[in-house]
Amino acid sequence: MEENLAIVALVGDKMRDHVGVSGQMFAALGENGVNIKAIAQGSSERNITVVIEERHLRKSLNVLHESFFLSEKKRINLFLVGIGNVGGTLIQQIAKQKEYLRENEHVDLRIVGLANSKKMYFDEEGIDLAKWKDLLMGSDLTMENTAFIKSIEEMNLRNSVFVDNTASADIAALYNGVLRKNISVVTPNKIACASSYDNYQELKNTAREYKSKFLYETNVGAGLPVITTLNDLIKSGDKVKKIEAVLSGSLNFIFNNFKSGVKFVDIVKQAGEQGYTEPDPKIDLSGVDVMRKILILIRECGVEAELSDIKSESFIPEDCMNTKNNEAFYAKLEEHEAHFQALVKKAEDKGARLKVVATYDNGQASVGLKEITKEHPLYILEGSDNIVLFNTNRYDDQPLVIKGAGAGAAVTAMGIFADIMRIANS
Ligand SMILES: NC(=O)C1=CN([C@@H]2O[C@H](COP(=O)(O)OP(=O)(O)OC[C@H]3O[C@@H](n4cnc5c(N)ncnc54)[C@H](OP(=O)(O)O)[C@@H]3O)[C@@H](O)[C@H]2O)C=CC1
Ligand SMILES: N[C@@H](CC=O)C(=O)O
Ligand code: NA
Repeated sequence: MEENLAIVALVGDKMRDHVGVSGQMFAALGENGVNIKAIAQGSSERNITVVIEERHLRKSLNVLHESFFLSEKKRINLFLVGIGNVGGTLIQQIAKQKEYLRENEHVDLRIVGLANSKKMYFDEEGIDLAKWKDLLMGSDLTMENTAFIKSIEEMNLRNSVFVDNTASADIAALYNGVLRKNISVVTPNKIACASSYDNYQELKNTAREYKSKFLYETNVGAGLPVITTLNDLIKSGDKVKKIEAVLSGSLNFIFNNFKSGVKFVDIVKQAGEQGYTEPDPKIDLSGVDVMRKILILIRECGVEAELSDIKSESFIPEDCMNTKNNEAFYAKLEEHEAHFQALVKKAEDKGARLKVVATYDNGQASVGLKEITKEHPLYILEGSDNIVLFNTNRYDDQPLVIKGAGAGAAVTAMGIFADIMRIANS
C-alpha cells in the first residue's frame, strides 16, 4: 500500500504569480520522476498542496528547493520619499546596479513609489528609472502623506520598504504606522532616532513586534559602518566606556578650509554646494546635527538619554540662529566675520586646527568646538571625513577606530543602499 504525503508549497502573493511558479515547480517534479497524485489550492491564496508518494519526499524537497527557491528572484518594492541630493543619487545607484543584483544576488529591486514635497507617482511593475524625473514631474498626484501611505496599502506588495530621504519631521512621524503594516523603514533622516527616547524605543519595539526592519545606518557617519559596528559590539556583550568623535562632514570640511584671510561664509556656502550640509545649514552650524548623532550613538549603547541631556557650546552668534531662511543666515554670518576670524587666528597661533568634537565619557555626552593640536588623533582628518573612536571593555588600550568620508550624496546613498540590501538578504 502506498502512503501519500502532503507538501505545502508557499508561493507568491497573488494568483497570477501562482500560475507561473506552480507550473515551473510541477514541471521540475515531473522531469525528476516524481509522480504527482493530486494538487489542491490551499485555504489561503498563498499556498498550494501537492500530494506525492512518501518515497519521493526527499527528492521532491530538493527539486522544489532548486527549481523554485534558488532560482526565484526576491522582489523588493521600494517607496522613496525625498529625491534631492541623497534620494536622487540613490535612484542613480539603483538604476546602475539593478541588473548586477538580479544576476548575482537574485534580488529584483524595484522602485514602485516616488515623492518629493509636491508630487507623488506610483507604478506597481517598477518605475522606469530612465525617466523617473519626467514621470514624477508629470504626475497628476499631489504629494499628500495620507494618500502616499494609502497607495502603499492598496498596492499591498510583499517585501515593501519605505525609504525616507527627507529631513522632514512629518515624514519621520509616519514610520510607526508604516512598520505596523509589516513594511520596513530605511532612512538617513535623523529626526526619528533623535526625537524623544520613548518614540525612538517605540519604533524599535514596533519593528520587532511586526517583524519589519527599521534601519538607519546613515544617521551617523553617512555610509561609514558606525551603527552596525556599535550594534555588533553591544550584541556580543561588549560595553562602551568612552566615545570620541568628529561626526559632522560639513563642519570638518568648513574648519579644514577656513583659514585667516578666507571668508567664513564662503566656505559654509561651498560645504552646501558639495552637498555636505543639511537642507537647513543652521542645523549643522548650531551643533544640533552633531548632538543628534552622539545622542543616537549613546542610545544604541542602551543609554536612555534625551537631546537636552547633551551638553553643547555653540560657536555661532545668537542672532545668526534667529534668521528665517538660508540667505538671511548667510548674511548674518558675513556680519560676524570678525568673530570667526578671531576663532581661527587663536587656533592657528597655537599650531592647532579647529574641530567640532563629540564625546561621551563618564556617562556624559557633550559637543563643542575644540582647538586640536598635532599630537591628537583627530588632527589629521581631511576633507569631509568623520572619525569615531570607541573605547570598550574589549578595545581598552587602543580604541576601535572608524574613519572616512562622513557626508556627501554618493557615500550616504551607498549606506542607504546597503541597509536596503540587508533587508533583501534577511
Ligand atoms: N547630505 C549628506 O551628506 C547626508 C544627508 N543625510 C540626510 O539625508 C536627508 C536628505 O538630505 P539631502 O538629500 O541633502 O536633502 P535635499 O534638500 O537635497 O532633499 C530633500 C528631499 O526631500 C523632499 N522633501 C522635503 N520635505 C518633504 C515632505 N514633507 N514630503 C515629501 N518630500 C519632502 C524634498 O522635496 P522638494 O525638492 O520638493 O523640496 C527633496 O526631494 C536628510 O535627512 C539629511 O540629514 C544623512 C547623512 C549624510
Ligand atoms: N549635514 C551632515 C550630513 C550627514 O549627516 C554633516 O555635515 O555631517
Ligand atoms: Na553610518
